[in-house]
Amino acid sequence: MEGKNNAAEGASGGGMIMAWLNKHHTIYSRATRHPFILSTRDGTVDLSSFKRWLEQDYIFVREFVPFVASVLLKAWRESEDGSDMEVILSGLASLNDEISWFKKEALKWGVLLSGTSPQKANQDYCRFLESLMSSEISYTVAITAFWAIEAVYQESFSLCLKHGSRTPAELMETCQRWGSDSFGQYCHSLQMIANKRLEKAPDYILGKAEEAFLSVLEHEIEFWNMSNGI
Ligand SMILES: Cc1ncc(CO)c(N)n1
Repeated sequence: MEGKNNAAEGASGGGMIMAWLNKHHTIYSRATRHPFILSTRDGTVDLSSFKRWLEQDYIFVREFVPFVASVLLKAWRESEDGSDMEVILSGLASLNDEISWFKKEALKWGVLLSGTSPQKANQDYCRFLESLMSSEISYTVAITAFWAIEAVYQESFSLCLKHGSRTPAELMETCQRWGSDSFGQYCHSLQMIANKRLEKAPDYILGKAEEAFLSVLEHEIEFWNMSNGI
């Protein structure tokens, strides 16, 4: 049970997620400091890349809605802590406003959202989301993936808001949407819920949750690559 003890020891200093962020810092950095984000921060991002990201992320967010609803359902079924549901419900509710924001932003850039189709990295990511919606997937695994998906965007776009960044003014609203402190608070709430579940999880669930965390990071990297036309 050496592995369990090590993981448990890692968990004591800030939760299992902190231990995984340390253990997987390289891939986490590739997901949260991608060239697409660094070029946005440096003001050198190619606007055609940004427009491709906008169009594809709109498709992703529409697929994200039923995924978040499935996490809410799992929370209702498996969590005795009613406050979990309220945090997840607030996340679900914000997606309503998010979809309206995408439509407005697309108009601003002359991006036609209707009639666009998901590129391969997006299709793969949405298929992964659908796999997590299965009733076979535990609430603990689903909430860990949900936290990871939101946290990658929060870390990424907050880079573009830091002092000294040269983010173009016309991209600031996008960066504030996910990079803001309030979105950061929301991500922290999700992280607390996930840690609470992981502390009590048996080894096989811990393994599946860690795999889901790593899959999210891989899909996020491919999504940024797709946005950059790679
Ligand atoms: C691809 C992707 N990952 C995460 C988020 C955050 O919700 C998003 N909008 N799109």
